[in-house]
Amino acid sequence: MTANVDQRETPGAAPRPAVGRGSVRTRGETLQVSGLTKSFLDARQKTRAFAIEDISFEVPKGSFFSLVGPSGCGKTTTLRCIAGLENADRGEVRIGDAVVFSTASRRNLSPEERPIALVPQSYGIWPHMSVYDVAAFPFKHGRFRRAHRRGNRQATKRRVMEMLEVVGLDHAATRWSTQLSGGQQQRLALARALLCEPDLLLLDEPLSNLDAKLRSQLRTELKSFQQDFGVTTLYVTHDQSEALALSDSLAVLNAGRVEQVGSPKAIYDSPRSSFVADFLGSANLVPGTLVTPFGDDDEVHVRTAFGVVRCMRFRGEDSGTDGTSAVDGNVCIRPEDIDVQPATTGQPSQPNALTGTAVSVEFLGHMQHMIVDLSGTKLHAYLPPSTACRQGDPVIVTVRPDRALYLSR
Ligand SMILES: Nc1ncnc2c1ncn2[C@@H]1O[C@H](COP(=O)(O)OP(=O)(O)OP(=O)(O)O)[C@@H](O)[C@H]1O
Repeated sequence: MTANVDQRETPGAAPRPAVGRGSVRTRGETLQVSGLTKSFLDARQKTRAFAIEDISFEVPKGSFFSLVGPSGCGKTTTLRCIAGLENADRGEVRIGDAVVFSTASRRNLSPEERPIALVPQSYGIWPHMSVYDVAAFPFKHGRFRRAHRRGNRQATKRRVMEMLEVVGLDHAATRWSTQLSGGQQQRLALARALLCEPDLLLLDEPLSNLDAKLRSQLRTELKSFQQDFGVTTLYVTHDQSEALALSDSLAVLNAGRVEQVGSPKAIYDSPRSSFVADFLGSANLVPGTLVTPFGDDDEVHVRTAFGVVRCMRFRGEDSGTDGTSAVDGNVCIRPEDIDVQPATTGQPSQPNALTGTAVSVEFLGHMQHMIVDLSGTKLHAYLPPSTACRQGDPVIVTVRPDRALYLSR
């Protein structure tokens, strides 16, 4: 895909022109999705299966929101229902003050009538057109068609060329679109979408066809375009690091349902369930049984295979409810929240200090990745490069009670 990578795609290349709005204006409106449900007929079993069920979330005006989750959890179906490419069975979609879909009021605007631009996974770049013609497509075939026909060709040309300059493709305007590299095609698709001046930009895994290096560079560019144009953006990805890096807020989907909504930091620090903890970032999930609540209400005692651990119950920013009240759950410990020191004489006295063995030590330059064995349970720890433990050493492992979380399985 990226054989023709040009200078602009090389980290450290000559600076690009400053991104500017030019004459393109996007308003950016709030998106509200309520109770969206969609089932498909399983032809073989002759039954209907839910692709998404009761999906609700809000994307504030001008913000970047991601739908993230494993393959088949319903991300694309949600996006297509919002775009009007699928008819939901139930629910409502509102963009700003406009209801574009509602089963209650029997309203269902066609995709063309919705103030939306969609960049699909394949970019939707047509091979028989020049780069300029692809970017100018909304003016010839979209909502701006009449203005274009009224003799506004000079203004149209100026806007298209300004946008191509913003995405670094003005020099390639006369080339065939197929002569562009993968990264350039992605930028062209984005330019065409922004020229629609949408209230809502929908992006369906737009970086997934690119190699890792280019993906990371383009995600930074994508975020800066989004901020510069102030367009409300809904981004679909199965890549948790992309969702964490780009989003103002995100929804984690699991089997067609919203598992948790919040800012990347809030969800990372306080996952509601073991699924969310495991999907976003790395987590040690240690099976345990609730013993008794300890001290203040938020702290509990959990019996695990390596002893009793003091940890917190889940307290989300969006509700005061516990992640679980079940007796059997998991203790979630992020690898960076574990401290490992060489074992010294005597038993450690701090809470959650346990003796174990370093079974694997990898030096990664900026950190050490260590696996420690605690009575048969293996925990992953990310430690400062200076940590002085070698493979086979006896160690003391410490986890602060406020950095361990008791979650549903
Ligand atoms: N047209 C369809 N007919 C039947 N089932 C469908 C159809 N579209 C989606 N599904 C089913 O709905 C569920 C959700 O699919 P969807 O494509 O929304 O998931 P996704 O999270 O976007 O997955 P991926 O990351 O793999 O693209 C899946 O079980 C899928 O098989």
